[in-house]
Amino acid sequence: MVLAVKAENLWIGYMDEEENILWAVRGISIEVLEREIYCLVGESGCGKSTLGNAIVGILPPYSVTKGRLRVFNREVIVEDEKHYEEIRGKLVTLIPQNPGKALNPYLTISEQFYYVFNSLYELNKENSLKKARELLGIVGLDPEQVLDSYPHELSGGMQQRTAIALALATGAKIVVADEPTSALDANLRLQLLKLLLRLKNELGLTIIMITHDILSATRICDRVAVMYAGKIVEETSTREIIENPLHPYTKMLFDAVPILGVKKKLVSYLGEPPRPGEYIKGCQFSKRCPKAMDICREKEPEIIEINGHRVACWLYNVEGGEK
Ligand SMILES: Nc1ncnc2c1ncn2[C@@H]1O[C@H](COP(=O)(O)OP(=O)(O)OP(=O)(O)O)[C@@H](O)[C@H]1O
Repeated sequence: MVLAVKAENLWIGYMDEEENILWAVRGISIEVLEREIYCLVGESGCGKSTLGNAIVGILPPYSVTKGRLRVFNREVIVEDEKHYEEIRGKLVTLIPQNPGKALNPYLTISEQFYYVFNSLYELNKENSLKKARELLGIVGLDPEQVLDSYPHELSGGMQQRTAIALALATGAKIVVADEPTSALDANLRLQLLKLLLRLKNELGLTIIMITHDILSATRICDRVAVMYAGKIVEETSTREIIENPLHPYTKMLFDAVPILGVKKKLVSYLGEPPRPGEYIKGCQFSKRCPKAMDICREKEPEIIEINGHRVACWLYNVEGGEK
């Protein structure tokens, strides 16, 4: 199996004006396989986009890194050095949260395709148009309806699909989709998830999907990683996370959403995850965790693997003593 992305003890922080580093990603190790849909799920501020931006190569200049990040066979982060020259926009691309913002409001869609194709592959207008038609067709749009339009003339769903087609125009094999469904209604959300699945199958893409919505995650992803306060707290196959979630935080995410065909009382979860700079001693979830023990308030648990299911929680760690 080919690894598309490998992070080893990766730390990513932002330097503030006083030169303090606020760590948004804290010691993450993950392996994303080629042609899988891997989902990063968690509440706002847990570091999902920071990790996604590191994979795409769009961290701001004042970001600080430690550890390693590899994209296919290229080391893109080695401790505090970043090397994105060969991959940014070529091997990896981003489907952004808000397509309206990603599309240039002053150019028609065909001009935007020409810009990408010409700057990356020096295509002329005719060939660029031909390729654009193909890609728009793949994402389920009628090229004739879209090519001469400005972004504001398209519906939200059409803008999203156009943004996906433009992202694919780079020829990238890894796509980071950051909250791709957040601006869409339920029907369009489902259609978009199906489209991502189809693109993975038809174009052999590797997709890293970032979402706060655990249900969207389970709809199309092969594996799910749950993030909390800059760390992965649980990672396993989608089936396993639905049938046997281990971490109390993952259970809380599931308790808060309705599941089709299952009658249950929805529980809203209290409190908020800590922000960088507000990290507490011990497990970062301990303040909100109904199962917190003394050790949870003392020491942060390492992630351990139990039959291919990774979890960072003292309930499952022998050192913690309960199970
Ligand atoms: N460019 C930046 N400069 C400074 N701090 C940042 C920057 N981007 C993110 N952060 C901070 O890093 C932390 C993690 O943010 P990040 O956007 O990665 O989380 P997230 O889980 O994707 O949340 P959201 O869904 O709200 O985007 C937050 O506290 C955020 O304020």
